[in-house]
Amino acid sequence: GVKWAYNGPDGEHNWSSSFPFCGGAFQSPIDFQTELLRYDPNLPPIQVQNYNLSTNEQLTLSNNGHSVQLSLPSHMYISSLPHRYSAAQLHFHWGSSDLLTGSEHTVNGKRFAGEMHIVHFNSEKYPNISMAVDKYDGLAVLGVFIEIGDFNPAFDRFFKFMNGIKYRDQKIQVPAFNIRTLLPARLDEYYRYDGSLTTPPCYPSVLWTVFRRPVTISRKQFLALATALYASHAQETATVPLHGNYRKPQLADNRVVLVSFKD
Ligand SMILES: NS(=O)(=O)c1c(F)c(F)c(S(=O)(=O)CCO)c(N[C@H]2CCc3ccccc32)c1F
Ligand SMILES: [Zn+2]
Repeated sequence: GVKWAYNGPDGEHNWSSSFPFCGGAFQSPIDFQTELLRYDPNLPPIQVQNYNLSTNEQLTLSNNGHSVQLSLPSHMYISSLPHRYSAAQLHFHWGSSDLLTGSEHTVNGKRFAGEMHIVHFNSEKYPNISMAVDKYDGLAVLGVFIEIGDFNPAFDRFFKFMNGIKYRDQKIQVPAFNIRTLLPARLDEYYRYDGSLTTPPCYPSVLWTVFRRPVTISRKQFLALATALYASHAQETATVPLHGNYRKPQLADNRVVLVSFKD
């Protein structure tokens, strides 16, 4: 497809010339400003099913040039939304080795070290994610803020393999594990709003759920993520480091962000 980047001439300010939705409404990410938030007592805790994958399953870990992504089987799903949303993949956004702030969503302007997204598609209405990706009720993404702190053994279940996918379009098989261990303990406190893919083609097709509580990974783990990967192919002489892969906050316009927590 048409190439795009996070910096330079193909950077986010020019995405809309090749991808018109990127200049449209309902764009993500946004800044969760206190005055935009509205408490909704009817927002139920997020419930996920079949996240505890067996270790004799294998997942594809790949570098797609924009992020590191882990493929997920569609028998994993979210059961607490209006439709069943089956998992497709998870990926990350991060800063760089000297700029330890690379989350996409922000809270009153605070940017976290990174952000993980678990992308799901409405499997009640669409047969696969490619058919769902541009539909208004097509996708549901779970967002998890990442902070620097204690070492996180769950992330090491695949961080330790990243040297096998240093370059764009490289992929390897890794043993599956319990994906629930990547999520924060509390799935009852989250931000909820209607938004979009944060990368081209920026379709306004995402029901966003961003958990209030971050997870932590150690500085060493974060630096591994922020310095291990390249956006360029292995045979290219000019290497392009893969970092700072986060879109800046978009206009909320008159969107309300619902929150499942009171204070
Ligand atoms: N932040 S985000 O959650 O909006 C988001 C990404 F940030 C991102 F990088 C990707 S991607 O597939 O890794 C690369 C560009 O599509 C996707 N991938 C989605 C979008 C299109 C598509 C099609 C098939 C499988 C996954 C995806 C994504 F939904
Ligand atoms: Zn993402």
